[in-house]
Amino acid sequence: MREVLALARLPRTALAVVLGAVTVLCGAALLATSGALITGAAQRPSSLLVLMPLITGVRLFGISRAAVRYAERLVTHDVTLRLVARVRARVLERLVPLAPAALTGVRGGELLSRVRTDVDELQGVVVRLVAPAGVAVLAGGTAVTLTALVSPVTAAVLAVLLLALGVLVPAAAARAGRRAALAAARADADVAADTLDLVRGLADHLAGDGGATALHALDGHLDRQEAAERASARLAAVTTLLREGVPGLGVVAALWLVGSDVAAGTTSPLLLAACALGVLGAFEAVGGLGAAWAAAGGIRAAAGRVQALAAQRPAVTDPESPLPLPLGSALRFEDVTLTYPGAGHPALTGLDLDVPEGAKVALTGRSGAGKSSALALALRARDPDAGRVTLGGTDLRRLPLAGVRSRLAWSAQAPQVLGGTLAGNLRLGRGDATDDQLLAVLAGVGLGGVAATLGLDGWVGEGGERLSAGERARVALARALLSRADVLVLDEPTAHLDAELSARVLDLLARDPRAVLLVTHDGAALDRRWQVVDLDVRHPAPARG
Ligand SMILES: Nc1ncnc2c1ncn2[C@@H]1O[C@H](COP(=O)(O)OP(=O)(O)OP(=O)(O)O)[C@@H](O)[C@H]1O
Repeated sequence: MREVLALARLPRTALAVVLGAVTVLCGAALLATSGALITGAAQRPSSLLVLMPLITGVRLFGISRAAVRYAERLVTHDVTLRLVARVRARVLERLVPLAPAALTGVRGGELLSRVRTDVDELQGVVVRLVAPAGVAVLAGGTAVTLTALVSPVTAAVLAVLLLALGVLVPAAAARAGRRAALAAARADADVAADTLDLVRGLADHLAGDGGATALHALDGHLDRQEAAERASARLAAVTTLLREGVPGLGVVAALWLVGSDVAAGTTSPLLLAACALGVLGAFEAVGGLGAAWAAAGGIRAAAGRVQALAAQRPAVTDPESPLPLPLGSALRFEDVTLTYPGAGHPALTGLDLDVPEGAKVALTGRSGAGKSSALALALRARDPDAGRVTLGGTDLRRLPLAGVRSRLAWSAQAPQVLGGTLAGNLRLGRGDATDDQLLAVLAGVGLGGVAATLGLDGWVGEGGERLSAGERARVALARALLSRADVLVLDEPTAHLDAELSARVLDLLARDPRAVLLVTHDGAALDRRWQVVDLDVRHPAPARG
């Protein structure tokens, strides 16, 4: 929460609070001058010398209240929108290094909810919490100070009532509201469950005691439900009564206290009406605190959830003093072992593998043999528990992460095609690729027909849904082929393709001058140009039972 507040720029937030307080004070001043004007006009003979400044005051406060409120809304929205942008960017900055390894335990829906709903909730921190609290302190304090100039005792009463209405009533209402909501939720759940049981087992109930026991139990839950609803309604009524009644108490106190001074001849009668109505207007200062108390819990909880996610440690981090990227790009696994957190057995044990520059290496093996895990280590999505993976002879852990990933192009087992154009998806591989280059690579992977019908600027649908699974896989492959990487790391690039297309793609890859490390289940489709590494031979299946 503190971090979110730090992202809201202080000067603008302070301006929003000041403008909010001025709006409230203009409203109170409008009421006060109007009261004084009516009293002055009723006096005989009325003095124009007294009435003119009051008339001017009414006009001034009436117009400025609207103008300042407008400015306050502009500034508050500006602060909020800037805050949303900053919070979103900060959360995503923290999430990106976690992907993919440290996010595997988080369900996608939960992640989306944290990034969207929770971050949206956090945007309310200024408008729903900071601004109402600041306005209450600033406008309430000023109103009490101004009242003290007329009647210190009235000012003291006003201060106590503002505190009661701004702090005690909302805090007590929020507490009692939580209890009532919990009781109502429990009773609702019991009523729903009992009703369902009764309907489902109607025949059994009728055959037993005619349903009397079940109906008796349901009656009990219905009574509890009604009691909970009554409690909520009572609470709402009491809160409304206090919200409306406390300002009335303030007005009565002002009339009584200032009235005594007027009767004693120590205060002008004009000030009696001004003070009483000014006190009434001052209660607007704490008007936003009820909602602020109610919102505080949700905002705090959202901040906690986002914080917990952002506090996760990335599986891999940049080295403190990275070495320069090596000139060579030979990949080498040296006695590599990897065990996933919480897994019963290692995914890879003592793997030695060489992928010299330009080599074509295919990993095969049963499902779960560790093929994708080996690729994850090559891409440094994870680090090995023992042994090392080197690029051009240097341990990947000593190299800058972004540098390593710029040297390797990746196509996943379930590749992501984004909701955008065909060209946009391909240019993720190489931002400056020309249309001719895109068309050439598409033709190479057998997508010339798709390029002709859809067009480079054609919309591929949400998640590429306008393409078949095999076409999506080839878009991802084309993206990798377009990149300037030295090593292509491909997880089952031919999985969805028929034999003819598969042979064509494998031939294309075999002719590529760059090194290719791929995973396949179809070792038989590979010709002599490929070095086949069977992980089953190197890593026999763990003993069962
Ligand atoms: N994120 C993970 N957390 C825990 N265990 C994992 C994780 N990813 C993979 N594993 C486990 O590691 C082992 C190797 O998985 P991997 O995905 O590397 O196998 P694979 O050979 O690529 O399998 P497939 O051919 O089915 O894709 C499996 O036992 C798998 O259950």
